[in-house]
Amino acid sequence: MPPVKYQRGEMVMGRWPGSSLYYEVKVLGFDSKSESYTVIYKDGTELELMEQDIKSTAGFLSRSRSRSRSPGRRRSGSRSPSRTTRGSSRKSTALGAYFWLLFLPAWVLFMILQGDLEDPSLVNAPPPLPSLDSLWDYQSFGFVVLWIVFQALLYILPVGKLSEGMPLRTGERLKYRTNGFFALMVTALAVAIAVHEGVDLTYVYNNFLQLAVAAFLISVLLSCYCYGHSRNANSEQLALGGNSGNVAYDFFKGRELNPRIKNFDLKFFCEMRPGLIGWCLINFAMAVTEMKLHNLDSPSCSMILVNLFQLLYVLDGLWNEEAILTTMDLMHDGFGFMLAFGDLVWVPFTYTLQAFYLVNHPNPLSPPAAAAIVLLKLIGFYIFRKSNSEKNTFRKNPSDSKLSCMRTIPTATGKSLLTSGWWGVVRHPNYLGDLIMALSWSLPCGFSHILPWYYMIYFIILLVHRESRDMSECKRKYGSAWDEYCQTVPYRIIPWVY
Ligand SMILES: NC(=O)C1=CN([C@@H]2O[C@H](COP(=O)(O)OP(=O)(O)OC[C@H]3O[C@@H](n4cnc5c(N)ncnc54)[C@H](OP(=O)(O)O)[C@@H]3O)[C@@H](O)[C@H]2O)C=CC1
Ligand SMILES: CC(C)CCC[C@@H](C)[C@H]1CC=C2C3=C(CC[C@@]21C)[C@@]1(C)CC[C@H](O)C[C@@H]1CC3
Repeated sequence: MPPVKYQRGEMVMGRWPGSSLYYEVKVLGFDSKSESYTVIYKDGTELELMEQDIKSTAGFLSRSRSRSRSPGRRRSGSRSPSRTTRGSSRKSTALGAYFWLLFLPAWVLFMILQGDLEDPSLVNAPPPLPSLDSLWDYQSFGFVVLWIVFQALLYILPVGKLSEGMPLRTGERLKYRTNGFFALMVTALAVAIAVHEGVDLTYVYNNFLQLAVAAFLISVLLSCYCYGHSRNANSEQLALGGNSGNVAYDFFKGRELNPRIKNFDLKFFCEMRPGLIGWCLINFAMAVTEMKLHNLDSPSCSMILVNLFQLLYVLDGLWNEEAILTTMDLMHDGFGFMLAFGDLVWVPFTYTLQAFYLVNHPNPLSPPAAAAIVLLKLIGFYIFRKSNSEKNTFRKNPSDSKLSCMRTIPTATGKSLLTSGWWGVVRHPNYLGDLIMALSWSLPCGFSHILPWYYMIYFIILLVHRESRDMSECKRKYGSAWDEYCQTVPYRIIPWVY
């Protein structure tokens, strides 16, 4: 048994689980079975920490700096905190990973095939499977590669701000080129020129499945690359959740937090560029196809609303690109199949299903109905933007004069929690706004089929799951202060309902 490094009663620096921040803690004891220390924080929170999450107070600063550069850093094979605690549940997490690895691509295939049917109900029996031959198309693959390369070139252009990410466990802050809005503008110009030169965007509609398959293959290759890349990462570069030792699970969740090729950040790029901008391009292509197929002078009102609403969402995301650096995905999640597939396939090929559906299933809207839907979208957008901005401004500068009248709860980490404004209404007002917007994206498609409502259903599940994941993270981070926040703000997403 290794000797116990820190003694009972000793004051040391302990890392808050799930964060890169260290606080002074007192060692209460050591459990040789789990090889963990029980420590107590100044606010009275007691936690179990592994040795690598503890540093001696004296050498804390110098050590954290030198360790990040030391050639003798622990390799990925070393035991991580998550590894020791997950042993018993490894089998079920591996089964879960196999399930998702198979289910997610199959589900996308199913929905795209449904979209082509006259009666595209999600509760229908699966349509006949197309032949393997018809799924693969060199040209589609080439277009997807070209698209990603084009977006990558725009990303590396030295245009726009270099923003700093949140501090990593080493204390280091990575730099990100936040020029997404510029990339969208250049792309729009390039698409306009291409259309003017005779490029036929109906290709996207006619080869939707082949394009999705191409994007899927690229996401698999990318995930394999990231998995291989993570074998050379040291323990501080690994995400806490994707390092279980089970290949399927780690491949799915992603082992490395920020895989990079030089300064090119794969996770940030994939989350913000090819999929998100591709979503707008595909929507636009669906509007063009609708006009051509039905000999219209302009797209239908429903198609225009879906296009404009979702474009506004993407524009907003890219305009506020820096704010992405504080999201859960960027701060805590590894980059593996789940995010690579989510960014490159799920977003562009399922978030566009409403526009895809409308091409062959027109849904005329009366002016009052259209006006009501626009109003709903604006309400949702207002809540989403206001609440996200409140939190981002507060996190960037808690003493910002715009927030001087806000009530807050201090926490032991030094950060506070907002308890007035939107964050005093529910614990996730940004999710509330996002859900209202999702509703306004489905409404223009009417109620005849469930397919255009798929996004709404999926989004409720995603956000409820995300909310509970964030709850446990915050509980671990903020301890008793989080309990107080939950008492002050009892509802999670929808006031008086949930
Ligand atoms: N369209 C899509 O597919 C998706 C969209 N989204 C959207 O992306 C955005 C980001 O979402 P996500 O990363 O999940 O989560 P949030 O942006 O809501 O971030 C949650 C974090 O906010 C901080 N926080 C929580 N409560 C408070 C408070 N009272 N005061 C101050 N800070 C607080 C905590 O972090 P800390 O204290 O450490 O700062 C918490 O971990 C959301 O608007 C969401 O709707 C998300 C997923 C999918
Ligand atoms: C494949 C899985 C079932 C789910 C994958 C989830 C991902 C598609 C989403 C996880 C978090 C996301 C965020 C966004 C897009 C979807 C994913 C990648 C935004 C970038 C959308 C625009 C917003 O302004 C910010 C969002 C951050 C989170």
